[in-house]
Amino acid sequence: MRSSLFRSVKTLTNSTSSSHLLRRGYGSEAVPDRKVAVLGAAGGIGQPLALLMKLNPLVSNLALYDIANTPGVAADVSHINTRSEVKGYVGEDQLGQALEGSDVVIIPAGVPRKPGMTRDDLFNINAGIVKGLCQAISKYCPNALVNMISNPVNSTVPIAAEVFKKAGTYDEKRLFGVTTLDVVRAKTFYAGKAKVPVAEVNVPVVGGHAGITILPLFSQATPKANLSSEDIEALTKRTQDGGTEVVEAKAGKGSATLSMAYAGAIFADACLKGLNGVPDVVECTFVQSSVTELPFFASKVRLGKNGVEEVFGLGPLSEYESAGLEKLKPELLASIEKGIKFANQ
Ligand SMILES: NC(=O)C1=CN([C@@H]2O[C@H](COP(=O)(O)OP(=O)(O)OC[C@H]3O[C@@H](n4cnc5c(N)ncnc54)[C@H](O)[C@@H]3O)[C@@H](O)[C@H]2O)C=CC1
Ligand SMILES: O=C([O-])CC(=O)C(=O)O
Repeated sequence: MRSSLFRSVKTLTNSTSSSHLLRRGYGSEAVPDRKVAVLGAAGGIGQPLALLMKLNPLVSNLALYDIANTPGVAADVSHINTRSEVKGYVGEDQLGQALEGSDVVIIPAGVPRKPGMTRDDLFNINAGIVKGLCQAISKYCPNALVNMISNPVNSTVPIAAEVFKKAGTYDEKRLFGVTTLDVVRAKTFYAGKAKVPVAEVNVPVVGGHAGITILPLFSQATPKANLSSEDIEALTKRTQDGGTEVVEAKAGKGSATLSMAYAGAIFADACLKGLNGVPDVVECTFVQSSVTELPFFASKVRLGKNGVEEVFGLGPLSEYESAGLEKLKPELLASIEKGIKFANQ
């Protein structure tokens, strides 16, 4: 996606008759209108994500919702001369309008970590925020693809599923925990260590999105490199602790926002491409799954016109990865069950 995003941005900036080109999007075919809503759009992730979605020619309408400050963000982003029409919505009274007609809803609403906290420490605040937003989604845009960024993803996705089940709108093909940042990090760290061009790197990352539940499969990384087991362990640990690395560097001023916005934009773009019928769109994401005995699990997923088209298995694992997989299961299951229990209280 990275190359196509920048190809399209280049197309936009080089174009003099931009409206015609913009409607044509990535290829030579006209692209359908697509509405994307960002909930939490005035936040650290929300603002750069709003910018990146404004640059995406697959988007025709961009709804920016938050409990505060969205009028300014929307006014700012709306001046960018790209295809989409931008509207800001502020406060719960305007949530329905923000959501109505959305094809993709991206949720980076909620509090971020401070040093010393785990993602699970965010549960008490973010679980309620996500629950409320998902209730509104089931009412105003039950068919949208939901991209859950709010942490702890291992619990917020099961919360969303339960809310949708209660409302009778649950479709497991349309709910995604965004784990793309783990893949982005794994690719960057692997490229650095293996001394291969980062743009060519692919690394699946499976499991969940917290600590040891993040399991990068470096044995499947391409281009192949002859890394020692110490190198693989160090890369694995760095990928698992990538979020904490940023939290500590920001020293109380939040967690990853810019790299997350980039990752969120990649994943939303993949969802839009899938909806538009682009073939072979594959991303790692945390979805309802039968790949393991856990009800939700991140693995490679093919995206299509209805959301999830196919959930891929894990492929061959190294001994180190197999051990990591067994180790992560109890923690991931506990986080999933915590979410389910909360939603049904
Ligand atoms: N999935 C992932 O890989 C990642 C997830 N995150 C998570 O994303 C979330 C957001 O992080 P930041 O943007 O840095 O936080 P932030 O505090 O900068 O922004 C959050 C925004 O959510 C808004 N908000 C709060 N309650 C809301 C509600 N009921 N409806 C709509 N908006 C609401 C706030 O007003 C604020 O603008 C955190 O939970 C963080 O842990 C962060 C990085 C990576
Ligand atoms: O670490 C955090 O709290 C934010 C996050 O999920 C990440 O950066 O991967």
